[in-house]
Amino acid sequence: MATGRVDVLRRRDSYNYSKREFESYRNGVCRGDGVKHKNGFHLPSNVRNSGGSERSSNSSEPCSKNSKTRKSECLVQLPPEKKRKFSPIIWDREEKQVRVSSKNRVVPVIPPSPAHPTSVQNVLFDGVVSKSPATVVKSQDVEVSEPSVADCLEGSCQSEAPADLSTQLHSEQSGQDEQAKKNMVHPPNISLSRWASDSDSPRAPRDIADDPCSSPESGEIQREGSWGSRTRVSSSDEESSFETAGEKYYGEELCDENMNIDKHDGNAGVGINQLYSVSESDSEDDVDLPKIEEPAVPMQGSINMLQGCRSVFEYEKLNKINEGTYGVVYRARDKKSGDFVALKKVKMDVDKGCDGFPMSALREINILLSFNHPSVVGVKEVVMDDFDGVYMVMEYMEYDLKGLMDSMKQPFSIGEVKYLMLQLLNGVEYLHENWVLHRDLKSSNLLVNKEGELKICDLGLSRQYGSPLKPYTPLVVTLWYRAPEILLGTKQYSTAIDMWSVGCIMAELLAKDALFKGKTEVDQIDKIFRMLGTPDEKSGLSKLPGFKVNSVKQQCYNHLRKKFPAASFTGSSPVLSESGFDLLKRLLSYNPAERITAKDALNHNWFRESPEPRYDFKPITPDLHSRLVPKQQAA
Ligand SMILES: Nc1ncnc2c1ncn2[C@@H]1O[C@H](COP(=O)(O)OP(=O)(O)OP(=O)(O)O)[C@@H](O)[C@H]1O
Repeated sequence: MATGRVDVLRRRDSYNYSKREFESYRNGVCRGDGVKHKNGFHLPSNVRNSGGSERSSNSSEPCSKNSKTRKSECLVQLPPEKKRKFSPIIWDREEKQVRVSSKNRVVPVIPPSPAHPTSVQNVLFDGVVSKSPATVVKSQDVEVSEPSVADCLEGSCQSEAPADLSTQLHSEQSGQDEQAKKNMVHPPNISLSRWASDSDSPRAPRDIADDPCSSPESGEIQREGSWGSRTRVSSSDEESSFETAGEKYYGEELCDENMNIDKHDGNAGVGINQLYSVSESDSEDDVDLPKIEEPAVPMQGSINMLQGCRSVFEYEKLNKINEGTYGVVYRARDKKSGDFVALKKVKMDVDKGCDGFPMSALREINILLSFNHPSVVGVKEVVMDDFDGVYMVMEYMEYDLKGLMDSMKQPFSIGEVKYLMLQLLNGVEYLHENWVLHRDLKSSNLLVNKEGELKICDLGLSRQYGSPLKPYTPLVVTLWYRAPEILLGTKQYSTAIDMWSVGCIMAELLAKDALFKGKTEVDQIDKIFRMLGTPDEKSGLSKLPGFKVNSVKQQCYNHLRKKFPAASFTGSSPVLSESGFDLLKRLLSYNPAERITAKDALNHNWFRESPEPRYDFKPITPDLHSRLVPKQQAA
């Protein structure tokens, strides 16, 4: 049907958008030739009159695959893509650990990279020791126990790095090594990270037996209704240290120091990870990863370390929103601006020893601070309370998709699903373009605000990927959304695992119910096979260790089509057109190599056929609001 059709195909570098941006377009901001669509899409003139017939809705090929000429016809002018704020951090490494001071805190020492010795220098000396005399923090307060940084550099401690690299680094840095020993950073007023060697798997059990953490620094001590404050020695910006329980803290001073480092490197915004020397280079990954544009100046959303870490007291706590595995999320108000924010308090007692900062939180903070996309939740800053509790200050989103669906009587309309899917795919495409796998996409990790904007949250399990693929942990992705290759034991996976989750989410949006609700991994794979059929040889799954020949035999995708029929007279099943079903099938393709990418999915015909995406979707319902805001606080 030609009327009301919206061509959502867009130029590769210009399809990141939000409805707000659509609206600014709607209000007259548009570029290029052609006609501006009422919903903000700018349709090239050669497309607007093409009608639906020439590109029939039966054509399930994504535009980009149809033909080159067709592709050029499909271009839509949209707002400029928002760029990632700075280079990604690479986490995939083994870290050495150095115990510092009597508190048994552990500082990671990152093996040098052969590819970028200079960057190794920066990593080591940015994160572990200060760079200049101006940033030295009272070295006499720090006692380095064995093995020391220098020992590791000399290869006398156990090291993952080849000996020659250590030697190379040592010869290049010999002068600085001595300085390094002297200038060891004092532990900041948040616990230093315990970088377990199996850093890939935040949810995997960790062996902490050899980490006799004795210091109760969890930051979980918190009085109900407060931010966990204790007597503040100083509330002024000038005073940068305070004493508690016989120990001296240099929180703000340290923040300042690390902010300095950020400023030097143009890596503003990674305050926490700089403190912990988050690995900036990787001997393998660096070779393969693309060079990503570095900004000349600190970007929006970064922490200005010269101002120090702000306190959580800048915010008024309103109510607890939710609690996940890795954090408790509160709704709060910025005392100065009056803006609502969400504060995610990092749980200090998961996926780590007892004294460290969780790897999952580091990853999440690092990625979210560096990312800037309308479909990825924005982190404004990181703040702390007086008990070393660390909070991510995020933009406040009224709903999560799961909660929203639970409270709805009817499933979303097709137009609403399209709009939500477009936003989801845009966010996923942005993550993948920036070499990040989310690894935990599910409806409860998709937030929606009252404007109907969808944003991906919870990047605690996300990680950067490179090429060639490395073995990763299989303990990722919540069971219901987990790709079959992971369930069957593959250790090398890539962006396709997120696309499988997107397929599960699309089905859930259509049916208002999760697609595969397995109770165990075996049950999950069984449910998938029953619905989609038994994978054949070509899928590649049959070679995986978990695949059993006696797995249930089903014909491919028949049951899925029954669940999402092209027409329904009873209204009991969600109706899905040929084109929509094609997209769903491609998202749920068994073969990861054949599974549709986010980029191609964005170009799928389903988004162009009627009904058009509901850009005016707004999920405000009184019952939802009262459910999310407890009565006493709403009053
Ligand atoms: N910015 C936000 N605005 C409003 N609510 C939020 C926000 N971020 C998170 N939430 C709510 O808190 C819940 C938990 O957040 P999040 O998923 O980040 O925590 P987690 O501990 O990593 O969870 P999980 O157990 O899923 O890993 C979300 O499902 C959502 O309901």
